[in-house]
Amino acid sequence: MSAATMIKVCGLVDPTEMELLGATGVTHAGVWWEVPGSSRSLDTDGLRRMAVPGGPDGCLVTFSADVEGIADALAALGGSCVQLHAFQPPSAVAALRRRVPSTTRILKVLHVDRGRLLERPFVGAYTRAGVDAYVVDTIDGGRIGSTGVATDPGTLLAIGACLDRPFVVAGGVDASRAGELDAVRRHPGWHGIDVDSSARDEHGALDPARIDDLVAAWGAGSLVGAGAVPVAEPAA
Ligand SMILES: O=C(O)c1ccccc1NCC(=O)[C@H](O)[C@H](O)COP(=O)(O)O
Repeated sequence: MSAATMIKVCGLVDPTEMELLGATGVTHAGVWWEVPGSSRSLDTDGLRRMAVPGGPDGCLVTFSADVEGIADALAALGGSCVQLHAFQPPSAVAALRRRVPSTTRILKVLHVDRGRLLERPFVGAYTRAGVDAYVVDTIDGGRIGSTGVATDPGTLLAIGACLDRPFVVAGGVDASRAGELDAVRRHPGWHGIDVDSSARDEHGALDPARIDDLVAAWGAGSLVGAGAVPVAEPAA
């Protein structure tokens, strides 16, 4: 069981970025694979280069539903979790659960479009399929991922109430929002944040000062009594 708050920074492409994050309180690095059209999406050799000693845990972020491909990519990255970021169905989650080691955590992204949780009817099926935690992220027009668009606290609380696994909040999260989301952070399902835009400078490079601010605002100990319920053990 792990009750640690997840502080995940997404879209890393270079081993030096893993080293940079290793010197912060960031717990997970999102590394993209099979994200069509993205210059940050790595091939297998690129994933292998990201396995840096002392770096944060690697999290494979993908649009793919190819279970064999995901298992191979995860092995190349040496990551502890996989984030299914597209609209992969519960059957793909179940197949992945059977295929990867029981210690691998499966995160399923749930998409919020103008306040509406698109996968609401399928949450039960995803949980039964073996999701360990959800990532609640925003859609902006046709854009999925790294939108920089925030979901309001009331909507997040309503979403948290219908989830039966821990949840990570993504979409427009920055250091300044920790206070605004205080009630969400006290929800028993609270499990942390997933960030891209606000961890970067105006040129798109990871910004150590901004990352330090994020960790100080959201990291373990930043809120006494924060939720962080134990993450469910994957089914054997
Ligand atoms: O950023 C993308 O284009 C992207 C594409 C495909 C899969 C995931 C992608 N981003 C992933 C993330 O998990 C981001 O951290 C998350 O969407 C939050 O982004 P931001 O609102 O910029 O903090």
